[in-house]
Amino acid sequence: MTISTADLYDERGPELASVSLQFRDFGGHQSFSGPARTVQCLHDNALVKSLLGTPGEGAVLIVDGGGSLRTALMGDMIGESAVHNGWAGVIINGAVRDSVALGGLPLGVKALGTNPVKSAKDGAGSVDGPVQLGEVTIQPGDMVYADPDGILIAPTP
Ligand SMILES: O=C([O-])CC(=O)C(=O)O
Repeated sequence: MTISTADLYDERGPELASVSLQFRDFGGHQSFSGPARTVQCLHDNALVKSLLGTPGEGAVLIVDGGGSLRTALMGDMIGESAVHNGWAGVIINGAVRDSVALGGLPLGVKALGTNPVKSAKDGAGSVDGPVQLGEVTIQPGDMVYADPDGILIAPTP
């Protein structure tokens, strides 16, 4: 089923939070949805890599990279691992690299931009805490609906 966030908003607007930060689509899937998992990290993508190497069961990983574009938090290898492990998508408040290859993967990928510089691999950061995308707070388990118009979050009741 292809998500239309505009139609969803018309049906369920009051229950949904819309992320007004502007992301670009880099993945082969531009419409995707699933329950949120979260990572918070800055210039270090070891936690992103390890989480996307575990079963995603259709989840969308929200990565709070502090909005920094100084290093890429995901590239095509991590993207391929996410596909193999059944993740629906990855939304990164930060940068990706290998953007052309990411476009060939059956995965939703939204990020602010690109940078060929890789991230550290020390494991700094945290997994499955609340993260903030602009004015919207996302908790693990919240439903995420994304398409080229934006990102809607339905909090878990
Ligand atoms: O390993 C990294 O830091 C990101 C990357 O290049 C990839 O996923 O291919």
